[in-house]
Amino acid sequence: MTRSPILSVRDAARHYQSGETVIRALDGVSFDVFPGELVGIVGPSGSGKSTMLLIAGLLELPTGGCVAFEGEIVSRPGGSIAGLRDFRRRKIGFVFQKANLIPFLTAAENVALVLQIDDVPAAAARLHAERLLAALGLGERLDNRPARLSGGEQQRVAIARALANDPPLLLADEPTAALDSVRGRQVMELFRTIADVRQAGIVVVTHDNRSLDLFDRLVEFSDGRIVAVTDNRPAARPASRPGAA
Ligand SMILES: Nc1ncnc2c1ncn2[C@@H]1O[C@H](COP(=O)(O)OP(=O)(O)OP(=O)(O)O)[C@@H](O)[C@H]1O
Repeated sequence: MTRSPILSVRDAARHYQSGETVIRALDGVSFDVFPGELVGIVGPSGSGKSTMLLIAGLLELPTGGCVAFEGEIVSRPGGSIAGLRDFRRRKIGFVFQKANLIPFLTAAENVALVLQIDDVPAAAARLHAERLLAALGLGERLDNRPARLSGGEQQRVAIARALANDPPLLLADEPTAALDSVRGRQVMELFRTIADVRQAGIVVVTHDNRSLDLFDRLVEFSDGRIVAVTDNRPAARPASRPGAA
């Protein structure tokens, strides 16, 4: 691949001091994410996957190494997390295990809110939210509040919200953990389509090995380190891809 990476994590470490002991949650991790790539982070509980997402997502600073976006180092030890807030909002969309939608807002309002916070006028934000939700198969659910949506639908609204300002990088921490296998598969196929169509780089931490075929690359963690990287590009995947998002 000749394009340059969206995200480069270089020799990143995150050590926590716990009394006399140092917990090496992340211990010298390097990898890149390119536009259009869907990268899976796998590994046993406690291996550092969530910590890696916090560091890559600029929610925590590394205690060693650095994180670069589009070739520019943005996060390193001693930096300022507060100073990264605006950059993070523009460049990274987050999806978590729970959709965490605002319960008294409709699906469209939940998505539009992100844009309005970014000073997009209400009518334009609403239109963009409607289009995005329709593209994610929720055109009939625009005015439903979260309680009237299934878990899979709620998660799709959360994905729409994460995509609303078109970030080049999407980070997801176990986004299918609360879903049954059919809905979990649908959500993972949606990530695949978003990577293909929008050319976003997507990193998904997952314990769900039923959708591993959709990933371009699987990065396996153990004890805060990368112990294996499996290239899983198209030849290994079924030829048919889901439709456009
Ligand atoms: N804030 C913290 N303070 C101290 N130790 C921490 C902190 N955050 C994480 N750890 C430790 O770092 C290690 C890695 O944790 P992390 O949550 O990144 O693992 P994980 O692979 O995401 O696990 P799981 O699959 O269970 O979510 C664990 O031993 C954890 O207890």
